[in-house]
Amino acid sequence: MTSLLEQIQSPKDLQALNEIEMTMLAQEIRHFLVDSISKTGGHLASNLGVVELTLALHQVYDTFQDKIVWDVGHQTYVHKLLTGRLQSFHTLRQYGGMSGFPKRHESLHDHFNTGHSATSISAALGMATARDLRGEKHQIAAVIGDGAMTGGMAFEALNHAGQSQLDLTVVLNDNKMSIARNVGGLSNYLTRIRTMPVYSRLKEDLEHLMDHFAIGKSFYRTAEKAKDSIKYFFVPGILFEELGFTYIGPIDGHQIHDLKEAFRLARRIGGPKLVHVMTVKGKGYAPAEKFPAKFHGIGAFDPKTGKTPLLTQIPTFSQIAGSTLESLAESDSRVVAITAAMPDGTGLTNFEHRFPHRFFDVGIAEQHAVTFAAGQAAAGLRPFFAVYSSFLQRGYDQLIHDVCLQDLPVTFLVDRAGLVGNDGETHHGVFDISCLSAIPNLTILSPADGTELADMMRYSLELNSPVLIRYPRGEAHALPVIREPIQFGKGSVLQVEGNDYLIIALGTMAHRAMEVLNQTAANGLFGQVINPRFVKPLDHTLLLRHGQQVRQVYVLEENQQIGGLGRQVQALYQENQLTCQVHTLGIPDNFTPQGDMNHLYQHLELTVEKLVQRIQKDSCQSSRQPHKVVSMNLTEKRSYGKTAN
Ligand SMILES: Cc1ncc(C[n+]2csc(CCOP(=O)(O)OP(=O)(O)O)c2C)c(N)n1
Ligand SMILES: CC(=O)[C@@H](O)[C@H](O)COP(=O)(O)O
Ligand SMILES: [Mg+2]
Repeated sequence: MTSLLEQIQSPKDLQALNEIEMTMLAQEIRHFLVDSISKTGGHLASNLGVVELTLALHQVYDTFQDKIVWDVGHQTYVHKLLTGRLQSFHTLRQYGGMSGFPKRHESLHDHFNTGHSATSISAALGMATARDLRGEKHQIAAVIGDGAMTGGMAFEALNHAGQSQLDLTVVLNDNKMSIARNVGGLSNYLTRIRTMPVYSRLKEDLEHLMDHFAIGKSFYRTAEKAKDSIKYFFVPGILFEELGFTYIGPIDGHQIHDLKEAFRLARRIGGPKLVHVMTVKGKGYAPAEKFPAKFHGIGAFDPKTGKTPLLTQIPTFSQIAGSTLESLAESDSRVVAITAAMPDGTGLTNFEHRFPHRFFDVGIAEQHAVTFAAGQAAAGLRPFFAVYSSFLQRGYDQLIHDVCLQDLPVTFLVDRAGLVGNDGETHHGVFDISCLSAIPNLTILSPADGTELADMMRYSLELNSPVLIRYPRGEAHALPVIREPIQFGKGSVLQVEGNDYLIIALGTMAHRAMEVLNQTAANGLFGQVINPRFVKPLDHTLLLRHGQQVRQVYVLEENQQIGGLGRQVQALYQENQLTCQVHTLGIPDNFTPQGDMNHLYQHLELTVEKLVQRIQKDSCQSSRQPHKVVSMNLTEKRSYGKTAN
């Protein structure tokens, strides 16, 4: 017998289901999600929490016409199942497979691509203006979590939407969780609303009245106004009401009937409305309900127990960043740590336990975090802001205007720099070098392994200016080399076997480069490998000295080629009239898709095998041409990166 889920080919098929069948379908979906994600990995807990919410949305809104914008989009698996993607679900987040986020090219029911937080209300409001200007008639809803609601953009959009009075529904999915426990005044406010049953009823009475008389919002507002000023203290959602929204809620987000009632009401009322829905993250799967942060984004696991395979003993870069910061905080009372809602991902959880007063989770508010750090630095602290590369994009102007222009000593621990794998193009951290290299006063470093990361973090305290250290997702394998201490603007020569070619390998690309060196040596081709350590300032002396010895130079980096390290090396060699050919082996001018790292390196032709082939081919070609060695003036001027007194 086919399951109910298998019978749903399109959201239209939901209309035939009664409430009991809908409840059965919810159960089937939960089983399916746990089973399927236990194999592929993915964002399990958030999706388990929105099963009924998504079912109710698809029964009330017709996404062939109406538009739903999902904030972040990590919670759209149920939506995907209901919109014809059951069969491809096993390819979730895989190379060439279904995305873990909404994608307009994937389905006509995905109305806006997301991945980063707090964009949904802005996008939905934009759509509402388009609808009205084009004379169209459809509903638009933004579904945003309480975590995403801590992002500044969400407030900017609420502010605009409230004033515009355009017809728009914001569904606030409140589960008291971001990835970690949600933080902030708004989160506290939402919790207070949850605990106001008497006044919720008062509000329900008003809604009932309105329903009964089938009259509009103006009556509803007048009725509300008739209540005396006590309402300012007691009517739930007054904050949103005062911004110009009609507040509906709080609604039990696991009761399909109640949800549908609320959405139907929202459809009928004009103007902006906010439906406040309370859900449980991980709902229906005990391990995920108990550990929602662990099951927020998880790899393969045992569905019976919720246990994940034992991890290797190799620490990740994030763990090393966290433990190094703890040791720096022990010896320097000025050191403080900041996260924008990513304490686990950036390795700061233990720091929080050990130094609760020196740890700041600001919510999903990267731009605020950057200026907040600037304020701390201006007032004598030494803040370390640990942030994923792609999320730091949110704080670009703040980095220039608030940190670097004032030359303030903030250290940015830029995690997930480079390709991140299955999250795909919204999350690859491949723009930071291109975006940030142009900013004066900023020193940019990239460690090849965990020891170098710790050294660089310690070193950043010696500088009295902004420092950014970029490192990738995952394990920090040790590079078996003799260590030199970090010196300002100095790279390090990892190996010289001959003059056939030079690889300048940024960060962990050094491992790959060393392997390439070994393999080409076995075929009689002998090269050199440099770890530049500093992207800014670049070690011109070292790079020129080695560049003039070879015909071919390969710059390996996990960053876009445009504006990347490779282009800087190219310019340096050109300015100094070196005759070597520079190959910039970064990421071409495309968005890199999702997939496991092996597939992605193959996609970008950055596997050891491909690199070896390429070097051998170039060598054959260039050996036919004479090689000129050019003499040059190696004087450099640097004025930033001043040492602290
Ligand atoms: C700009 C940005 N910063 C950080 C993140 C990482 N992130 C993804 S989901 C999430 C928590 C979202 O919480 P919420 O919106 O409440 O959704 P829930 O997972 O609770 O359903 C965070 C911090 C992100 N996607 N975008
Ligand atoms: C949806 C989102 O933005 C995060 O949950 C992200 O997927 C976390 O990535 P990591 O697994 O690299 O921490
Ligand atoms: Mg939440």
